[in-house]
Amino acid sequence: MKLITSIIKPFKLDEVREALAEVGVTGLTVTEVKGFGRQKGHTELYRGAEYVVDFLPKVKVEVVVADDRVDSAIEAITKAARTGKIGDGKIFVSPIEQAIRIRTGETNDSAV
Ligand SMILES: Nc1ncnc2c1ncn2[C@@H]1O[C@H](COP(=O)(O)OP(=O)(O)OP(=O)(O)O)[C@@H](O)[C@H]1O
Repeated sequence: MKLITSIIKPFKLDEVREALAEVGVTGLTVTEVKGFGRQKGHTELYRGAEYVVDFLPKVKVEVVVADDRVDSAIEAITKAARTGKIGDGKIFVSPIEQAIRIRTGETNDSAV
């Protein structure tokens, strides 16, 4: 299993959620975060307003998937989140050692 952590533009959240659902993802966690990338010191459009970049509002999407779903999930996120403009975000992939569904006790691939 892998944890796919995506930092995306907030207005892309619905599209990313739908794209992930289409490739079989049944659960994810979303957090409102702030951050900056290489565009620091430049400006970025956010909801029609131009910001001098300090920390910009972003959304962090965390999804744990079985290894054989990693590529399709990354492709879905990339396609849905891309605008082609600066600040589209990043995807980080890291290993997950165990997953447990609390209600049933199912583990690992069966639990995600
Ligand atoms: N190295 C990093 N570590 C942790 N978070 C990061 C890192 N780089 C970017 N982020 C997070 O991702 C968000 C979006 O990054 P962003 O798309 O601006 O990166 P970038 O490398 O400048 O790409 P671009 O050239 O497309 O703007 C940032 O606001 C920050 O929250």
